[in-house]
Amino acid sequence: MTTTPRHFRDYRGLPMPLLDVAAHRRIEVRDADASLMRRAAEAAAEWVLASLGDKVRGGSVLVCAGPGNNGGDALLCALQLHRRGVAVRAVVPVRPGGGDALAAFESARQAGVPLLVDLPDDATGCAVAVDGLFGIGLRRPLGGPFEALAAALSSLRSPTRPVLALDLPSGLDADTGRPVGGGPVVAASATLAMIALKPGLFTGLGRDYTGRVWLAPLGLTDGLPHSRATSRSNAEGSGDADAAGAILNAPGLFLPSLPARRAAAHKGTFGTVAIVGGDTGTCGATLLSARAALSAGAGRVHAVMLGTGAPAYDAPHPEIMIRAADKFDWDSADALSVGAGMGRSDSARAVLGRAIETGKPAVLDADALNLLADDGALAARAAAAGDRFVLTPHPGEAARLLGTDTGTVEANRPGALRQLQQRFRCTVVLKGSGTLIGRVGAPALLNPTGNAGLASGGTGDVLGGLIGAFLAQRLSPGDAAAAAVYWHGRAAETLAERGIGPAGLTAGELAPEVRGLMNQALHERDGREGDGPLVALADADAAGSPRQAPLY
Ligand SMILES: NC(=O)C1=CN([C@@H]2O[C@H](COP(=O)(O)OP(=O)(O)OC[C@H]3O[C@@H](n4cnc5c(N)ncnc54)[C@H](O)[C@@H]3O)[C@@H](O)[C@H]2O)[C@@H](O)CC1
Ligand SMILES: [K+]
Repeated sequence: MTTTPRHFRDYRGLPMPLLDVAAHRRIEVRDADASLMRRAAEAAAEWVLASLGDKVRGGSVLVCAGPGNNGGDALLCALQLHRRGVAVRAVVPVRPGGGDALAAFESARQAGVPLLVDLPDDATGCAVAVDGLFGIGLRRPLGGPFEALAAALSSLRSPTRPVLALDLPSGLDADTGRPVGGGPVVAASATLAMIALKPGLFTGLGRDYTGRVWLAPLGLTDGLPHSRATSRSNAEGSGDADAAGAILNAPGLFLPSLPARRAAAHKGTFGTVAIVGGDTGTCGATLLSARAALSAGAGRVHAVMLGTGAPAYDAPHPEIMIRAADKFDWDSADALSVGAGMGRSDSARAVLGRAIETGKPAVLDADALNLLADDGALAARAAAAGDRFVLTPHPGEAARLLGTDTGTVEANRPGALRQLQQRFRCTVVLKGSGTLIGRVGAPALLNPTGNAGLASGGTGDVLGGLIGAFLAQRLSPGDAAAAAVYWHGRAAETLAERGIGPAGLTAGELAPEVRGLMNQALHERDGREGDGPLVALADADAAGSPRQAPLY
């Protein structure tokens, strides 16, 4: 289904608030009444009807309902479909214990919706399946009949038979994107989030289970896209904005800070970035990063090499100025990106110390992070240097920085991000599926762009170069990280749409794609060069209309 049904909001590209379970519970306590479940069911039924399309009369729908309110949503959805003449059956292995869910069960039963205890033998004959087993109330791994139903729902998913998860795929932790208790999770083709989006739909393993995510605000949350103003402070704003533990990263948050490309600009206008790394044998990473910085619009790019064996110049990009670290004039740079291919030698440690001392905004990536993990004194100096750094650990680097293991970081990515920020007091980008960006004095961002094409060598070096280029263009560390992460992921998506990935996407292909996306966004913001004023000439054409011509 590609069109947006009536009750849904198409939030893509908007900075939507992401509400954790506690925030959802607060909204429920404040606003819940029986009509809420009916509205959730209406939205779900609308989705199912839209995806049935012209199969409304012929196709059957299989709904799986759990014992709580998620099951209640599913049962009222079944009831609404039944009333509209759709052949629908509901599998209810455990009768709801009470409240709205029990009332929904009774309504469905009395209306004659076929209610089954087990999955029917002909389940594969359905046109659409609905996962209403559990939502945000799941406390322990799916077991018994629910485990079997989750497996059955996952196996029903196919390109021609959608499985719709209500609120979230059953078994997924709404806050962390991990399977609850390490148990099974329904693999859905689409997820209809009720009231608000949840962080777990976009981070951790979430994206592997949700399929496309839709939002039905149910008239409760304004579903508010986060404004740039409210995103600046946790304390300001109102309603959903206050409740947001994180915000979905979107161009509206960072685009206003990008410098305009005015006619009178010169190369100094867009800053100088130094990409620092290049140990003997690993200069490629540094060049990859430097090329990305060029594509992201930095005015000048230095590649600063610690080791030997660097080429005199980068043949495809002779614009990059290659420098030896011991001769580099640190004052010539406005921003630094430190770590790509840098190694962990004593001279690398000394160069990192020097970079920290410069007082310049800097990305600390790759080996710079490993050096910080190894050297507590250096880490303390970085932490004391204020909020001008952007740390970009992948989960393994984050684990080393926190003295833990990768599994622990992945089990609670938002928690790991908070710990890193408490320790280093600066912007932190925790990479992975659903990259998290912890900003100073503003809610964290969760990035919705990207795909498996980014899971290859060098993509992190490209990201470091992009962030460095945006810092050189005087974006704040938070905005620089948000812009780079968003377009880096979006580039992987647009390349994949043209068949350049996800398989075989090379890191170097990302940078020109980011350039295209960025220029498109700047054109939309500022108008296109050549969109100059029109002037009406005094004479008229043969038909008597005044002729118009560009001013120049
Ligand atoms: N409360 C409300 O006002 C609304 C709730 N909504 C729906 O209700 C959901 C939340 O409802 P609930 O809080 O009832 O939670 P769930 O429906 O997610 O399930 C909780 C129920 O399952 C039981 N349970 C938990 N883990 C279990 C396990 N592993 N095996 C067996 N039983 C288990 C709990 O004891 C509880 O009875 C949301 O995700 C959403 O789908 C929406 O309809 C919007 C309105
Ligand atoms: K569900």
